[in-house]
Amino acid sequence: MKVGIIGCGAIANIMTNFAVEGKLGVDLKFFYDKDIERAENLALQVDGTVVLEIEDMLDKVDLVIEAASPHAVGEVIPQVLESGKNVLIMSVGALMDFELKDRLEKIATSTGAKIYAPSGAIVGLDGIKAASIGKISEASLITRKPPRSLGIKTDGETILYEGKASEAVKEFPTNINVAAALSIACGIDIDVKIIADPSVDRNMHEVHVVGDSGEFTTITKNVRCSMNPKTSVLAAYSAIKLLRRLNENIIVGT
Ligand SMILES: NC(=O)C1=CN([C@@H]2O[C@H](COP(=O)(O)OP(=O)(O)OC[C@H]3O[C@@H](n4cnc5c(N)ncnc54)[C@H](O)[C@@H]3O)[C@@H](O)[C@H]2O)C=CC1
Ligand SMILES: O=C([O-])CC(=O)C(=O)O
Repeated sequence: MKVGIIGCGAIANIMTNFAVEGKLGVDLKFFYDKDIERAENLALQVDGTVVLEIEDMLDKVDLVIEAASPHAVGEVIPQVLESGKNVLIMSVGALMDFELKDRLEKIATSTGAKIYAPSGAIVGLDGIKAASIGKISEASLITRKPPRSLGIKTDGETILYEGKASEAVKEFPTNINVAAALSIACGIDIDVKIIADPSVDRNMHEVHVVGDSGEFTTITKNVRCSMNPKTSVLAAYSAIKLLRRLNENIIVGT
């Protein structure tokens, strides 16, 4: 399967390293970034091609990975889906704009394209998807990151946000995509708290869900990407696992 990527930052770097080792599960060949040097650096590593416009890769790929920004989802994903190509979206926060989500779903339905959104930087999405078959009555996320990950300086623990996921993704568009994935999986606008905590060196996400099937809490303590401390390594790995799964014959996990 031939693949192109939009956004050549931290996540794309990890994916490209796997591609270099032949461990990505797909053939990563096309690179697009508004910063062309970033695209060139990655393309060089896999003998790939830099494109200056998205359409330049569309007739040559089966799937396009978005690893750029929530804004990029509205900007470029409609045309990818219109061409009938599948997409893997990392900036899931963009899908909390329900008009955009509906529009993308309608295009995908009409062209037969698929929209994949990996679990990203959290664990427990499998259980939540199962629980959503019944009724989920409560779902919350507490995200705790080192202040540097959140782009601030503080000496003490500071609550930066408390409210619904739909607002969190607007205020912290590149830090809380996980809240969108959880909300979409639960089918409710979940409760979110974002804390800057100088005493931690991991990006941490605590998820609590209550439903008619029971109750569970998951805690993820993520190693941060060296290239972008906002982003957890697990987010890139979740996308790589999803890509590999496209070719697997036995699927374990919901
Ligand atoms: N689903 C999840 O759990 C997670 C999602 N993310 C999201 O994934 C995306 C990528 O993350 P990183 O690789 O850490 O970001 P990054 O900031 O390291 O790299 C993003 C790259 O995309 C490029 N870019 C941004 N907007 C663009 C556009 N409109 N067109 C073309 N290129 C564009 C930038 O120049 C940069 O090179 C971000 O939106 C981030 O918030 C990050 C972590 C977890
Ligand atoms: O990588 C993480 O820990 C979470 C993150 O930035 C996001 O959800 O946007």
